[in-house]
Amino acid sequence: MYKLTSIADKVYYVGVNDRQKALFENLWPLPYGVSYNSYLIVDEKTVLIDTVDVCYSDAFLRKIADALEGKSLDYLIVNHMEPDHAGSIRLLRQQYPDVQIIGNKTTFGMLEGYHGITTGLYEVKEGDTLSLGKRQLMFVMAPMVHWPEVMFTYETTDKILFSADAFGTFGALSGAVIDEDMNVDRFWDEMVRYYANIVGKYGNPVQRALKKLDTIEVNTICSTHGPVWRKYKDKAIEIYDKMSRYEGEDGVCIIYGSMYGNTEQMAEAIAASLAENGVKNIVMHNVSKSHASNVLMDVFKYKGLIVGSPTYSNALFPEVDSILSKIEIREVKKRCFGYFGNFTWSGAACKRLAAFGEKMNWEFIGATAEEKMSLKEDMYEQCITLGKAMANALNESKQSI
Ligand SMILES: Cc1cc2nc3c(=O)[nH]c(=O)nc-3n(C[C@H](O)[C@H](O)[C@H](O)COP(=O)(O)O)c2cc1C
Repeated sequence: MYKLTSIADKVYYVGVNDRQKALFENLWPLPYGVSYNSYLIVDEKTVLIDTVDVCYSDAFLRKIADALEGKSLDYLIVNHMEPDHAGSIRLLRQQYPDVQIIGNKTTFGMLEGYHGITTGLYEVKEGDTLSLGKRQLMFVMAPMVHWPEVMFTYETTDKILFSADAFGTFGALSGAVIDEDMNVDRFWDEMVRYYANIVGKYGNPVQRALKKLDTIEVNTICSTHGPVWRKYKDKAIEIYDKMSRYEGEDGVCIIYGSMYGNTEQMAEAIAASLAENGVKNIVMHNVSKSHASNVLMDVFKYKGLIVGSPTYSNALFPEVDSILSKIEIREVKKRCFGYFGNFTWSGAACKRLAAFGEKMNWEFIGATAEEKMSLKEDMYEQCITLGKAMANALNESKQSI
């Protein structure tokens, strides 16, 4: 019944789209939905690579049965045990009791923990190969991208990399599956947002995985979320490379909290000064309104970061504190950092922001502004100086590249 997209001869896309879930991981908004990608190779042996969220197992199992055309399923490769991909394993085993499950040692501990499955396992290690008949698979371990058991599966004939969550994006697939068959424009920001929200902490493991890929020729990347990358595979790799090295683009993300508008006025003055001094990419996030998911995306995107907060109960404004903790967890590096604040009787916000920048080992741009109550002329000028200092710091960092 299903017209399945072929990635290569008898390599089928059998994934599903989720346009129902509001929040991925019950945390991150999904305005364009998300896809759970799974792939089936039909050769002398048949092999499925990853499954889908259990909520979509019915359509998923029907697609697999269609593609198999009465053949049995010999292998399931589990590249990643996170439940959005491993959720249908138990049901798949019920449908295909003889399927051998391929994974590494760490995979199998999780397989038992989540699904109680301890039999019919086929353990693989770095560089192991598996012949399917005409096609051959090779296994590449990619631990902590972004779970410990993660591995990639490489098909050697058509040079297809099944990359688990690496190179994945938010956003459901609207009809087409392969990048060359669709307009991919809106997926790039969704890739950065996915990376910043989900993978962000694990820059070093991503770099280690990318180094391994240097030695393998890849024509097509089949991730577990978003488009299959072929035409734009180099761009997808470049984005992952840049983000995992925490290389921000030329631009500034201003994050601020404000109850009564005084801190906000300072943010506006700083932004105007940045623009006046030639900075083209400026994004402003009022933390009480912008979702942390989008704020993190822009923190990963841009080299410049300016944070402003009122003093609140002798501490930072709670929502500013909350976003800073999310940035800290992701160990964001190499930012040009500025800060500003507002208070009424005893300022604490700027001290806290300064300490945060030091803890993160960021480059302080050398100017700050802290106002007592409403914004007055001298502190307005200080905001202008702060914007200029950031513009200069960005110019210097461009020259040092
Ligand atoms: C609940 C609450 C707690 C506050 N705590 C402090 C404080 O500990 N120290 C201080 O100097 N000002 C404190 N303030 C005053 C604010 O920092 C001040 O009103 C500031 O101008 C608010 O900036 P905004 O206009 O951007 O919201 C507090 C205000 C509120 C509403």
